[in-house]
Amino acid sequence: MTPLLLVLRMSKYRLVLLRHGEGAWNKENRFCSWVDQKLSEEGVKEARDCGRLLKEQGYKFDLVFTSLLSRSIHTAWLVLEAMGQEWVPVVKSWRLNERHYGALIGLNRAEMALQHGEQRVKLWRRSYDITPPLIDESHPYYMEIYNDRRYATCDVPKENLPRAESLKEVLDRLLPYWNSTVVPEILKGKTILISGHGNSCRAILKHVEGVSDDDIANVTLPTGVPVQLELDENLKPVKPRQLLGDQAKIQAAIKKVEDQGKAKQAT
Ligand SMILES: O=C(OP(=O)(O)O)[C@H](O)COP(=O)(O)O
Repeated sequence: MTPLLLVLRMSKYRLVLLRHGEGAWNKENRFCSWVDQKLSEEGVKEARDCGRLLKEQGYKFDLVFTSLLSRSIHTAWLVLEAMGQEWVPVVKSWRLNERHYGALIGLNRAEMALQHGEQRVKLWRRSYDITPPLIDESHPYYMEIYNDRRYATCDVPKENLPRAESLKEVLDRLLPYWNSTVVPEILKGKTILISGHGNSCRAILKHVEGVSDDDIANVTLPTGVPVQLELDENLKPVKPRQLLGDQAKIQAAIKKVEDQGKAKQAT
């Protein structure tokens, strides 16, 4: 068998995961999570650039999945527009929402690091099974989140929606959707874009790549950078994930996200 045929046989499906473009609270270094902040100007640009890059790479999407949060939906729209593929169906689910950061929602990461220490903030942000403190009715964003009409459309009653999640708990709520809805479409041979969030995409990576509980702490995704996965017929990766784009810029963007947890007085 020629090497080319070998590659063709092994890499059967391509899937793109994308953390949405920069949102207003990414810029302000606040835990955003289930608060429906919009894309910043920079985030709009990142999403358009991402669409142009995917077009250059020859991508033709058949289906796009998003969360119920505007920043993931707008990113999908902007990507498809930049590719001239606006007609492609977009399917939305709360199960692709960002991780629920509980009582940390709205707080500034650098200030939290000053108060609680950088190590504690790193554990809250990147550990696999530590759940942040739960949100309750006294939280300034509680009503805004749970009174939102979109959460009356979910496949679980509103009372059963999360009040805070570890990455493990994100995977627990995401996996049934992945298996019942996303996987069958991949297996039909559809080229799929998942326009999600930092931690919903990390949960998918953990599952698909079999990343260990410890190693997932070292996976950080920058905004607006497509992650290309090439999978075999059993949906196992045939090569390491590829973050598409200028590699020096991507490394700098990853460092910037990691540094958001360094102790600093908010300005
Ligand atoms: O809303 C968030 O992620 P998102 O910008 O991917 O939607 C989280 O606040 C990300 O925070 P983290 O990078 O500290 O996990």
